[in-house]
Amino acid sequence: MQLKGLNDHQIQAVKALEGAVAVIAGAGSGKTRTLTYRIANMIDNNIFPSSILAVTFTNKAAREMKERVVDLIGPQGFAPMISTFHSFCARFLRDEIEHLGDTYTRHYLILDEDDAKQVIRDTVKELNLDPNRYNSNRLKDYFSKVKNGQYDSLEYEEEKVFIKYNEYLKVNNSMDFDDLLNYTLKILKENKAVLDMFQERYKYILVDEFQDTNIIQYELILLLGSKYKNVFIVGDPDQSIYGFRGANYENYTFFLRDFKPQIIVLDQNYRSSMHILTAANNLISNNRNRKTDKLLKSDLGDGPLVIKEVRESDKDEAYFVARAIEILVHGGYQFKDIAVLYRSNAIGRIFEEAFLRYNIPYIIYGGISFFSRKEIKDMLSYIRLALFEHDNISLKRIINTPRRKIGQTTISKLEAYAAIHHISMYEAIDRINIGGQTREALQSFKKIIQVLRDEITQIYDLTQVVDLALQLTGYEEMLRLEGNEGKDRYDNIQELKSIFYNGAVDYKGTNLEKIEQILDDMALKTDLDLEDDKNTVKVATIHQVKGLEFKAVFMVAMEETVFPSDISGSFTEIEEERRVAYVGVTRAKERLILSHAKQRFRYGQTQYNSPSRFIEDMDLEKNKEKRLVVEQEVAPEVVQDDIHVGDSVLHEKYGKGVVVMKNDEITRVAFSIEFGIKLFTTGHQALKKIKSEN
Ligand SMILES: Nc1ncnc2c1ncn2[C@@H]1O[C@H](COP(=O)(O)OP(=O)(O)OP(=O)(O)O)[C@@H](O)[C@H]1O
Ligand SMILES: [Mg+2]
Repeated sequence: MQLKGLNDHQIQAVKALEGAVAVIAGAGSGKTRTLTYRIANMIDNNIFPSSILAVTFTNKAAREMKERVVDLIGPQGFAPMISTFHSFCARFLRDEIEHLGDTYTRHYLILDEDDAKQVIRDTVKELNLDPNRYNSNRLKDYFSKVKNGQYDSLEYEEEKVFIKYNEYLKVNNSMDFDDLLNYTLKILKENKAVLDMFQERYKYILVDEFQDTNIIQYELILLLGSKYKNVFIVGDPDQSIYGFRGANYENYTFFLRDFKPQIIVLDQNYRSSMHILTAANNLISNNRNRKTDKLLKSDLGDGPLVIKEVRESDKDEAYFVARAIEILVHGGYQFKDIAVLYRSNAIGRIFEEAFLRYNIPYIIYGGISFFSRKEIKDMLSYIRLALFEHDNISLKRIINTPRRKIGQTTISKLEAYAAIHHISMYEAIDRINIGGQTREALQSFKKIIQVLRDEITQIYDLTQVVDLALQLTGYEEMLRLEGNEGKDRYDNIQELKSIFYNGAVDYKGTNLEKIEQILDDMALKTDLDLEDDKNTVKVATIHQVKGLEFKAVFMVAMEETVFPSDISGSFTEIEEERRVAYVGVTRAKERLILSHAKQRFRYGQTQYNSPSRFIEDMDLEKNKEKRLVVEQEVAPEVVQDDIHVGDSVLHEKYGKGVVVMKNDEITRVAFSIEFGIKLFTTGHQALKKIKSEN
């Protein structure tokens, strides 16, 4: 294989086929690229492709890596197992779960965060505890910490909830995300034969973003890799940002001890121009607790200066960003080249409002995720129940959606009956003693599920699963009666089809086997995996975009109490926040714009925050180009249709407007006060010129 596009150190890492290797290097130095090339090069050197296991942090990263390997060496690149820790474990458990010797079966259900919290809420209620005091968000977080070894004690009542929660999961053949890792580890630890088999299967292991592995994940790597010791890790201690979830930088020390790796350092940054890197270097040099004090350097030239912008209010800031994005786009950027990043989820909302006004296409991560929308979960619950009738959690979701006159009392009775007789709620429908109309309602529900199952096993085209679940269940009819909102929800459900379509291509086996894999994937997915190809601005927390890069990055709400967050007080916490900021800064390739507002509406009141200390840490003293982005309008250029600046136009929804600016790409139209100014791509069908009379 040609190793073009790699420097000497990278080549050294790529060529080290056997033995343990640690690549420790700063942001944008090509760690992920090196790891990807290494997989390709291994296969090129006749290492058996399916003996390679590569773990990454997000599904998106895994998919990109797969595509890259296939680009490099062709279809053989599909064979290695490239996935997240969670997907790997989910798959492992489908085959090996019987070794738990527990009640679990291979058709166990993966509960996402929302489902898990719902179970916690139900449990709190059942135990007659105060739901405010025993808040499900907080408890979920605690339970997670207990499960991944960060906490070892809970207070008395919490412990009771914890025990009951886990019992419920077990009885219902279901697991939360932490269980996936823990049970995998348990099986590998307790079953020599299984461990042997997997050590033989995956002789080569590669791990991206090693700095964010937690102790359980490290133990997995250790177990699987300890026989052949062909473990290749890449990481950057300065980007370790999951300490709050138990990611433990000590893992690196353990890795040195356990694997005695060859250490390769990369010091050339290929992502960012020099002004951005200087800001990043300055920023991180304020952390005292660092493993190295490496500086990033780049050959990409100085590039534009880093911009620092202050606005009166959070709203002004959002509008500043919207205008600046318009201008970048006029200047040749695409929306997808741009990211708006912040420290915590709640900040995103206000940008949404501004972007809607400015017609800026965006996708916001961490809002209501596509996969946690009610209509999506309902559809998936129908499909799951049709496949696995013992799935009580799915059954409870949809037994009365659309309404079938099956009330809460009936559902509780069913649940109790099922629990006492150790059968599923679905089976309980036939056996429980309920009369009259309710009995009929239950029977016709059961009939729906049966028909759905029969149909699913027979269809040829898996995307039909979605139509079947919509039509047979009365769900489509229900949405139709909901008017506009129903239409949106219907459209969301249609999006599911592409997922089933892709799954049908990716997986082998019977319909049922394929669908089960698809459902697993979906349970582990986030929005990041979804709107990939669309030309949209990404609006996200910094945590959500690690490993990614964008031409232009806005870091917004750079204010004390927001970033660093007011819940981080200790020295180590502040240093972790600074690493988060460092990850943000180093996502930018060409432009970095930092902004903050003097006033911000937060927690139901107006706050007055001073600029984040991290701005000062970046030492942007020499920066005089503050207003550059906003003021540098690009002059109107060639015209592609007969609409000109000053013309009146008509739009179906916004009514009459006047063209106020136009260039090759963008036509900007002022409509009535109600709608304001909107952007269109030049030549857009929706704009009709109103012919002037003279
Ligand atoms: N030798 C090289 N020549 C040219 N471009 C390179 C080289 N190595 C990496 N790149 C490019 O530099 C950018 C950063 O690479 P990559 O994402 O692999 O870095 P990283 O170290 O994984 O960053 P992070 O720490 O943010 O995960 C990518 O666009 C990549 O294609
Ligand atoms: Mg990377």
